[in-house]
Amino acid sequence: MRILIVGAGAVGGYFGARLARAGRDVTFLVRPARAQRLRESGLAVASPAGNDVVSPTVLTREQITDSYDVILLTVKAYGLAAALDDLGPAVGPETVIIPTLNGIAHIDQLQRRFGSERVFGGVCVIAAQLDADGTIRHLGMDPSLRFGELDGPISPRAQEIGALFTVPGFDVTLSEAILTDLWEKWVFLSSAAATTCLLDGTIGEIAAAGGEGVVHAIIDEATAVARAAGRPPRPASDRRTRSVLTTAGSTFTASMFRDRADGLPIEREQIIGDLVDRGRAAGLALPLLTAANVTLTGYEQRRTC
Ligand SMILES: NC(=O)C1=CN([C@@H]2O[C@H](COP(=O)(O)OP(=O)(O)OC[C@H]3O[C@@H](n4cnc5c(N)ncnc54)[C@H](OP(=O)(O)O)[C@@H]3O)[C@@H](O)[C@H]2O)C=CC1
Ligand SMILES: CC(C)(CO)C(=O)C(=O)O
Repeated sequence: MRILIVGAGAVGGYFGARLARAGRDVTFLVRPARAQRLRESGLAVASPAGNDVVSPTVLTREQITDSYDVILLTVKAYGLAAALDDLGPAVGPETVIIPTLNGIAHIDQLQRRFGSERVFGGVCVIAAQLDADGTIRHLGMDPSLRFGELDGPISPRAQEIGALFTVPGFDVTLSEAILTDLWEKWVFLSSAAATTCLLDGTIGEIAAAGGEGVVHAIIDEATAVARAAGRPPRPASDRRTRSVLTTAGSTFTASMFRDRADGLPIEREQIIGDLVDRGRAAGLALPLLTAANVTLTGYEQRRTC
């Protein structure tokens, strides 16, 4: 089966390099500057799970000549619209698209564009970044991919893709409840981003400053939106979110906190803004998430003026 990885940044680079190393038929769809670097220097991964450099097949959008069996879509949310235009020629009747984006809005966009039957839900766990020299740096967390059909049972094609993606360097799980999984991750990530950006520190710093009550209140707001959408986090997920975001001494920050500190674009709209919009539409008052959204919108406005 032929795999197209769209984007060779932190997520696409890590998972794509592991698939390529295992001998899978992997092609990267990238933009011209990244293509040039990958062709010159290869794709380097620096990871506690093993450093590697692979030399994958690399295409830019005008070089797509055929469709692929599986497309792993790993662009940031603010690059999604352009990426959907670019990858269109790679989508055939049997193609399955697995997105790794956070939030939920991209699922509707993909379904509208390519048809529901071609879209899986996907949840990716890793803490990774793309360094200035083009290296994929795996910072922490055991890398994993979880995916499945949007409407439930594990299908034969999901099993086939699960086997294809079973390679050293990350875990793969097939899910019968990927929309619930996506909402659980969204509740966790939006709470993490709102907490660290609004209270402006690491989880350990916030705990030491007496912030635990505020953290729980932020999680309560995100959870209320998920409940209103019919996707409340299951108890194990709720316990994990509250534990990770209130652990004394933790150096954890959301990637949005780090991106803001580095002056980079952030996925505010998809991670916080969309949650606030859905909560308001359901009649919920969300003072803390709204405050985080306002603060981060201010950052975006300053960044672009
Ligand atoms: N980093 C992490 O630890 C995690 C991230 N995620 C999620 O995964 C997604 C990807 O994140 P991440 O890998 O960190 O992001 P990065 O910014 O590191 O990588 C995204 C890559 O997509 C490329 N890209 C953008 N548009 C296109 C396009 N039209 N065609 C081809 N390539 C394109 C960019 O390339 P270019 O160099 O040309 O700009 C960039 O290298 C996000 O939604 C994020 O929320 C999920 C879990 C963990
Ligand atoms: C929480 C984490 C690291 C999980 O993969 C993530 O997705 C992010 O911070 O963007």
